[in-house]
Amino acid sequence: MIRHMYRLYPHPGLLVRLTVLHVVLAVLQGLLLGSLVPILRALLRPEPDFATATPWLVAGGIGVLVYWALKVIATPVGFAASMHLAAQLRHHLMRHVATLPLGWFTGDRKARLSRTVTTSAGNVAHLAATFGPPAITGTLVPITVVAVTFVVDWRLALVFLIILPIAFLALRRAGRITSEADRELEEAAVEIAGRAIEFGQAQPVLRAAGVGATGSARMRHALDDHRDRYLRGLRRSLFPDLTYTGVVMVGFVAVLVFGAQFLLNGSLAVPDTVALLVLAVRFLEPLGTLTELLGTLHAMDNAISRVESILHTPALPHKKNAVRRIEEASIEFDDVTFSYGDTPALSNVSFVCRPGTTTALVGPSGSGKTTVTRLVARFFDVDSGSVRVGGVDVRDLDHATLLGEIAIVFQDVYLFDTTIEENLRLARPDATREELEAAARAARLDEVIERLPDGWDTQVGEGGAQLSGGERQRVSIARAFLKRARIVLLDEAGSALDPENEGAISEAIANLARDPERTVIVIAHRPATLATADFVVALDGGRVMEFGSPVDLLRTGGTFARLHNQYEHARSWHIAT
Ligand SMILES: Nc1ncnc2c1ncn2[C@@H]1O[C@H](COP(=O)(O)OP(=O)(O)OP(=O)(O)O)[C@@H](O)[C@H]1O
Repeated sequence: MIRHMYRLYPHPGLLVRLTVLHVVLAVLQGLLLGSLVPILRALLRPEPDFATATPWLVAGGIGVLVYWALKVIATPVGFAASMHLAAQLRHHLMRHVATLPLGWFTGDRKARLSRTVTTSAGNVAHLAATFGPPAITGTLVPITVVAVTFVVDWRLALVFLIILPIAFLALRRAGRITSEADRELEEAAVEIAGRAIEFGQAQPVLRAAGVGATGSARMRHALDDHRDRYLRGLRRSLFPDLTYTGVVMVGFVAVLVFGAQFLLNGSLAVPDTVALLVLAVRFLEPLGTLTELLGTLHAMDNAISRVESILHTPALPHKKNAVRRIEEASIEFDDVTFSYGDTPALSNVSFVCRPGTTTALVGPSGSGKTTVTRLVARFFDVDSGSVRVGGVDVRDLDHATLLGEIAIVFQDVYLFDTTIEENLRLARPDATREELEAAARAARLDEVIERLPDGWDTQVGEGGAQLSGGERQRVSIARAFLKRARIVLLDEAGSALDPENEGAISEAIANLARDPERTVIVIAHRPATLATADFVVALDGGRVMEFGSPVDLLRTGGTFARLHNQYEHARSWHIAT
């Protein structure tokens, strides 16, 4: 565990100093107790021998002073170290997470990441600095006491030596059970975190069903499961904990019985007996505290495993001599096959998108449209075949270069809780006012900004809540203009937009496509977008069923013509008033 903990920290120097400090404290404590023996031998006699006792008393006094001085500085040093180590670990984690493939960030993993960065990283650092030291003391003091006892009376040292492994065996068993219980509890806590996020997001649906406060069965189930696992863990660890405490108590009684026996038969002097009893107390007391620490130490071990499991997630493979520039922004799928684990998503997909063109992806739900856009941005690597951008396999392209070329406009755009201007500037922090305004005009965002009370300085709220879905998409399209992205991957809003937003977004997409250097791929849900696309890729079951211009495909009357008719049909519906 200690080795694992050290490996987590890029700069473990602080941890090394802290550990050394506590090792010194533990050994010093054992030796100070040992110095009682010559002192008591010299003083507990009819005529005390002060000449022999004085050097030991002086050495013991200095030792006590040093011990307390170190003890006093150890506490603040421990807390400061805990803060530094937590910050160091969190930075380390975030740096690593930033290198993971974007496809890694599923809902469950985001919940796990959030708990690991906040709770687990904090615990690992806090425990290392505050619970590690008593654990060192609890182990090293009894070992030092045994060594000192050997010098005084080998028979009682043997009694200690017999107790020690039995106590550690009992402790290990209790530890294993506590650790399993803690792991189960953490799984349940992650489940609660995930369900809590879901519960928040699903509030509109739950409230519409009239069950906003109590409605999530999954949430209730997660809470009940957490409680059950906690109680089960308590019940399971009760017996091993009692066994360990029993071993320590029996050990103490054994030392008393043997000590009294040796005293009565005259093989142990009174001063030695008194000193050995003090040593016995200091031998058994830290062992007793170990069981209390045990749960915490195992929680620490599990927290270390959780941090490690994220740190060991392989980063996106990165080539040393990766290509850092592409001439043009063409996109080519060459016999691409891809699965999410066991779920096949794309099979032998091939098509080409040239700069200056817009390609619409159409197909029924689950046909693989989103996956195509994810593979262009290298959220995942393909199983076979190749995705090329500007003629270069995306695996050979520097990832930052690739993402620098791409703007992604999701269906549900996330905006940061700041002003519209700051949200746009994310795409290019040094953009001039003219550039910002030109991007807003091209995305038809200018008219939205004019309507807002504080114009460019309007706060958009958490996630962009002050704006409608269509308006948020316009912000995202404006970012694509500002970034001068040569590739735009756009997932048109599937749900109905009001006519104003629908018209504005169609025009914004047409504006994007006007740049002869830009390649646009749009997951199209509206006939207007399909009509303006240069090419259509019709997918079904992860395969390309048709590829060609919309006019040609309508004429051939295949998958695309069928979908187009469905879209048109859906559009002609209206609610009678
Ligand atoms: N993260 C994921 N993990 C596992 N399977 C996934 C994941 N994302 C998509 N899939 C599966 O891959 C297949 C293709 O999904 P994809 O999202 O690409 O389809 P789509 O055409 O975009 O669907 P929709 O129009 O409903 O968004 C589906 O069977 C889907 O269930």
